[in-house]
Amino acid sequence: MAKKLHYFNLNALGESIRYILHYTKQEFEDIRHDRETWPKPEIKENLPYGQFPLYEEGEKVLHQSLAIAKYVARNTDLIPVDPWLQAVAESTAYTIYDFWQKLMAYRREKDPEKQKQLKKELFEETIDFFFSRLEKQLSENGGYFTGKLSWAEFVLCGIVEASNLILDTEIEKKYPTIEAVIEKIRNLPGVKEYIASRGTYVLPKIK
Ligand SMILES: N[C@@H](CCC(=O)N[C@@H](CS)C(=O)NCC(=O)O)C(=O)O
Repeated sequence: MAKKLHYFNLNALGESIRYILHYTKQEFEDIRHDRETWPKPEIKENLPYGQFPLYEEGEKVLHQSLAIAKYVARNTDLIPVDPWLQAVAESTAYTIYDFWQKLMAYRREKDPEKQKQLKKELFEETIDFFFSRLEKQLSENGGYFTGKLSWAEFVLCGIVEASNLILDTEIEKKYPTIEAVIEKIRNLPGVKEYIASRGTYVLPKIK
């Protein structure tokens, strides 16, 4: 069945899905929409909730990036066998997205003074709040959130890369276990070749 992933030509919420699809050697059409010319009403109005990413399999469509990431990881070793560990992987992915929401609040803030304050909070509190805990979870479980590589580490990698682009930083540098697992994902077969072939991402303007 034909698989298609629609997202912007950007890392953010789509890249972990692309990484999982490449690592698990699933053929898919990587459809990239232009963020700079978005919104295109003729496309947006036909999306279930007006947003990307959107995943198609034959006639079926799925939205919500975490649901898509988990779905494309099914039937692979990226889903823990143990139901408890499946839930731990999922709760970790939601936690990583809690951080992303805080980052988005900063990115979308239109008032320059408020945005400056939000950036200060991110660098002085929020980043360390989340990433020191994620680091601890990884280091207590052999370098992975659930004891072995799962889809949650792919979500981490996608969000860290996108956050670095937004904040012009390298969050992982202060967290050695996070840095190691990101490096591991970036060098996985399929992912490594994809990264080498993709272009460089440029941060779109906020409208
Ligand atoms: N909770 C959704 C959020 C999706 C979302 O925020 N998509 C953004 C891009 S990252 C989007 O499509 N923005 C364009 C718009 O809203 O028109 C998910 O995880 O998939």
